[in-house]
Amino acid sequence: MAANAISQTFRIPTPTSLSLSSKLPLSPAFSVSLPTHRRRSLVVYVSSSLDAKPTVLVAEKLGEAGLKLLKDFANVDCSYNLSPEELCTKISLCDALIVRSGTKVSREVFESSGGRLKVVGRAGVGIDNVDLAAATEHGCLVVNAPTANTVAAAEHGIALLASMARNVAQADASIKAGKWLRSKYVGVSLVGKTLAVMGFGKVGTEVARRAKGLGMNVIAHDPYAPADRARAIGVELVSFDEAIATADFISLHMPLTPATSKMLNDETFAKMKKGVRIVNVARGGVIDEDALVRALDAGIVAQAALDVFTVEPPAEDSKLVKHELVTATPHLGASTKEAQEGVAIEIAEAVVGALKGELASTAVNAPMVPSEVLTELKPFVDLAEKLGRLAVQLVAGGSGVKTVKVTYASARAPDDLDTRLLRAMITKGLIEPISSVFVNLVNADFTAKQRGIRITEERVILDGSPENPLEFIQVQIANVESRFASAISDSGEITVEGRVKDGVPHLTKVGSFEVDVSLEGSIILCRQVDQPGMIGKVGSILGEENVNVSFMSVGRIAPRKQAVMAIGVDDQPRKETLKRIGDIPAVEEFVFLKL
Ligand SMILES: NC(=O)c1ccc[n+]([C@@H]2O[C@H](COP(=O)([O-])OP(=O)(O)OC[C@H]3O[C@@H](n4cnc5c(N)ncnc54)[C@H](O)[C@@H]3O)[C@@H](O)[C@H]2O)c1
Ligand SMILES: O=C(O)[C@H](O)COP(=O)(O)O
Repeated sequence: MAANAISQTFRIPTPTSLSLSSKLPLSPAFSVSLPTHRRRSLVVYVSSSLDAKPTVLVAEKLGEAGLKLLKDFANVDCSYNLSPEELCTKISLCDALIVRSGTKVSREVFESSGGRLKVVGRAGVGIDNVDLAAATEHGCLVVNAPTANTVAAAEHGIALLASMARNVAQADASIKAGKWLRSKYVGVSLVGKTLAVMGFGKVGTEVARRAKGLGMNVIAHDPYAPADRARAIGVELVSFDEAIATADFISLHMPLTPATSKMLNDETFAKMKKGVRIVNVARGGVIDEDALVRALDAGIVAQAALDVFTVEPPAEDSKLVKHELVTATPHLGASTKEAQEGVAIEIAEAVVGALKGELASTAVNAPMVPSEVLTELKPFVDLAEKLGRLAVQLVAGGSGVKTVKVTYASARAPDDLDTRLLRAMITKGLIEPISSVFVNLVNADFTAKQRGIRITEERVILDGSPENPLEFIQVQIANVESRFASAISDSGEITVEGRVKDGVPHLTKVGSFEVDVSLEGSIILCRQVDQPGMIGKVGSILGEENVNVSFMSVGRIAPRKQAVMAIGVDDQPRKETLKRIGDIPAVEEFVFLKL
């Protein structure tokens, strides 16, 4: 997101005292001190041992192997052919939803879920039936199964190409009607003809390979495909206009997006070679269907073979489907036994993984963070959230958090440190203590933007060993007043800084004061005039009040001058206890911060 750009880098020497375990186990649950109903995982909902099994609603038929994987982990409700209203009613009881292309997962579905729906699994590739913006706004992860039906779709594309060219469907219908029309169904040959593959992704590439095997001359148009991948299989990438003007056959393989919607229309049909033949196993919406009927009637398009339609199923009296020159199938591209078993397993694994709190490798609306990176970053993820929680609690009421600067100090090169997860967790820490929304990797940037919080990231590149991902993280909130004046650094921002020591997050700086307190339990920060006996006084008050102290550290500017004492406590002190600390004559200010 533009608001969250890395702004600058500079180099300072590495302190020698860093120790960090880079191979900590990845805990699935990532709980914060919130009431149970708001306890969330790192990424999505995780059912803890205290919670019931999650519930997965499977709204369209799914292969048995996938269902088994789901049932081993969750309660599975297979309810097919739900009306939009029935889906909205059911969804509030579900943690995950699995669909194919036949179910619209609209904004209303996310709104009706009441925050419980955490994963939508699309058992297939196209996610144009899922309102991704609404999913992201609701913190709901969307995963798909992008690979298992590629070959099936490509084979169906080739089947349509060949059967269209040889009038197989029309001839079959006529022979079944008792006719024997040999001269009517003379076809055209494929060999030596030019095929334009529009969208040179997974399916497009497989179609191209197969078409080359049939002796066709294959060109492709895809603004985002690398030319060397095309060249490697003997395909030339060309412009859109060149592709449609040169081709004898056009096969569509791009996703349906605002940019591809109706990309074949009256204007583009007019630029095509007269007598062109079109195959569509991508999405109906990439063709203006009324314009296609006109182009067929005008003889610009000789034939079309369509597996997909703008509205599915199309109207019974659809002129396009009924057109003599059209071969139609009811969205069968992915419908082979093999593909459906593969898709079911692929989506079940993705959904179960997401429910366990793992980062999905097929996430559509969240960054994909490889598991080894996640393992390495885990203690820093913890630190990031805690620094966010501390920083926001230091803001004086009514100040309004708008500008947050995060500094990551690391010996790693900027492109060797993925900070999206850390930024998301800082955002979670900043927002959750002051609102009722929950924040995760999916909706963190969106939620920050929505609340008008601008988060900028800066990298400090350290000399030294890049073995450890990070040396420290600093979170600063600008243009606010603080409940604890000493938290304002010399440069005028609320500043907290932390490091990971022996795998445990530590607060190492508050304002301009160096401290060292382990970020477990809660923290009392006290500013006092540095003098003998202060630690003892505060310690004995807490002892008398049965508050267990886990850590204590004093940061001071100079002996006998102002100092900040950071005290880690396991239990929340009573108000009276805090008042007794505040009443110690040398204490100038203090604050209690919950982690
Ligand atoms: N009929 C079926 O049952 C069936 C089965 C599988 C896939 N599909 C559909 O096929 C399409 C392709 O699937 P995939 O798995 O190959 O996806 P993919 O993401 O691997 O490939 C899509 C390609 O389209 C390209 N593209 C994007 N915008 C484009 C544009 N404006 N012009 C040209 N190319 C553009 C992308 O760069 C990408 O290379 C999707 O629409 C998918 O939903 C249909
Ligand atoms: O995008 C896809 O994966 C295909 O269109 C398959 O859709 P389906 O799962 O509804 O068959």
